[in-house]
Amino acid sequence: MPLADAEGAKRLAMIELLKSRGGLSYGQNGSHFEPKPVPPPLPNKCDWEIEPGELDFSNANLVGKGSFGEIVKACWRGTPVAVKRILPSLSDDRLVIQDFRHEVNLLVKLRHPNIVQFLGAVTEKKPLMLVTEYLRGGDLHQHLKEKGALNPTTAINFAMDIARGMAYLHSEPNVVIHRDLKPR
Ligand SMILES: Nc1ncnc2c1ncn2[C@@H]1O[C@H](COP(=O)(O)OP(=O)(O)OP(=O)(O)O)[C@@H](O)[C@H]1O
Repeated sequence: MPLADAEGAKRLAMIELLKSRGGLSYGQNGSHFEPKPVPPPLPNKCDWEIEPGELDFSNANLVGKGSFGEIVKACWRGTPVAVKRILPSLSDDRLVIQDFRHEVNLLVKLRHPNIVQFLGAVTEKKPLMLVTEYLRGGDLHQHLKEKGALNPTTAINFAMDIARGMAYLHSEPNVVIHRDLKPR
């Protein structure tokens, strides 16, 4: 926990700042901030397999590029969503398909306010697609480029959000090591 770290290092100004932003130490009042766990969707394919026809790309726009696909903003059941679509040139690549299925199998088990929410996937037809909530704020890298350095309070809020997401990933029963945490 950031506050515990600040206390350990006796960084008084940081301790005050974190406390004023609602930071709690381990064991303080018997608890620290821990979002109430909500069970993720059942890991049963029929719950989350998306029929590609349900995805509306009529006003779609490209929002990013990943290692094996592009991320497009589209609409699903009336909601803006981010669709990670495997590039057609890679859609027969066994390793890419394996990575994609691995990501789906992982994401389907996760639910936390600081982890992008998995909504469903197209795994039975090509192109393979991963559908998540759409984050309209863009990525941190873009934010820093456009707006410059964060003020300390915002930096702490962002750091605490990231730490909460990471703490969730590291907690039982789904222990996930991210290995690629970055601002974009
Ligand atoms: N849910 C989302 N909402 C809005 N934008 C997104 C979303 N997911 C990804 N993006 C945009 O697309 C970019 C690339 O996405 P992401 O990092 O998830 O791809 P990736 O496949 O994991 O990349 P890599 O494998 O190369 O690390 C992000 O930096 C972000 O700008």
